[in-house]
Amino acid sequence: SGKRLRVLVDMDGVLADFEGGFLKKYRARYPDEPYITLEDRRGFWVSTQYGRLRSDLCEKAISIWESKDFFIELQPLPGGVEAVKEMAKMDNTDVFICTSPIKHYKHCPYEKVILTRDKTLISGDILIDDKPDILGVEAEPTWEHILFTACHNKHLSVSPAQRRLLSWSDDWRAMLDSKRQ
Ligand SMILES: Cc1cn([C@H]2C=C[C@@H](COP(=O)(O)O)O2)c(=O)[nH]c1=O
Repeated sequence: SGKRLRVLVDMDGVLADFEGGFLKKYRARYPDEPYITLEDRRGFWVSTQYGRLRSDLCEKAISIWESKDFFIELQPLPGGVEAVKEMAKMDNTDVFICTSPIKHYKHCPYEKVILTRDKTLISGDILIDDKPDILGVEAEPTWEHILFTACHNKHLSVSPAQRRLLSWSDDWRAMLDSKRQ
């Protein structure tokens, strides 16, 4: 009766291509404004980097993902939905999509979506998330945060203890198995 493994998977930047979708819609809406290429993205907060480029671009950036249908129209990142479906079928494994309060997939194929502003409150064994710092009221969350590599964090030097999942082509099954009892 081995303990069931609980996997929490972030949505934006892990299953949905937030960065690509943002840049496409930003350039379409503001064709004459300066923009930041995906290669030049640094830091999780798109709004912050655009604000540094020019102060008014911060709110212009925010207006993109606050616009109707932004999230629903995001493209999936390669292999993400397939990986989550496979996890859901694994013995002794529960998987939940864990995302911050935003409009999420209208056609979300899973009823198991946890919406929270504070992921430290959610208990689990693994959290796969592209945000480098997952902070909240709980100083010692139950999960191990596996950093999902994204354009904005690929150049970030993280502590050796912090494991990275380079993409869904990386060996996520071995990551899960390393947490099983
Ligand atoms: C990049 C970025 C994202 N967001 C919002 C929009 C979607 C959510 C994603 O939060 P997550 O669940 O990935 O931690 O944060 C922002 O509010 N500002 C930003 O600069």
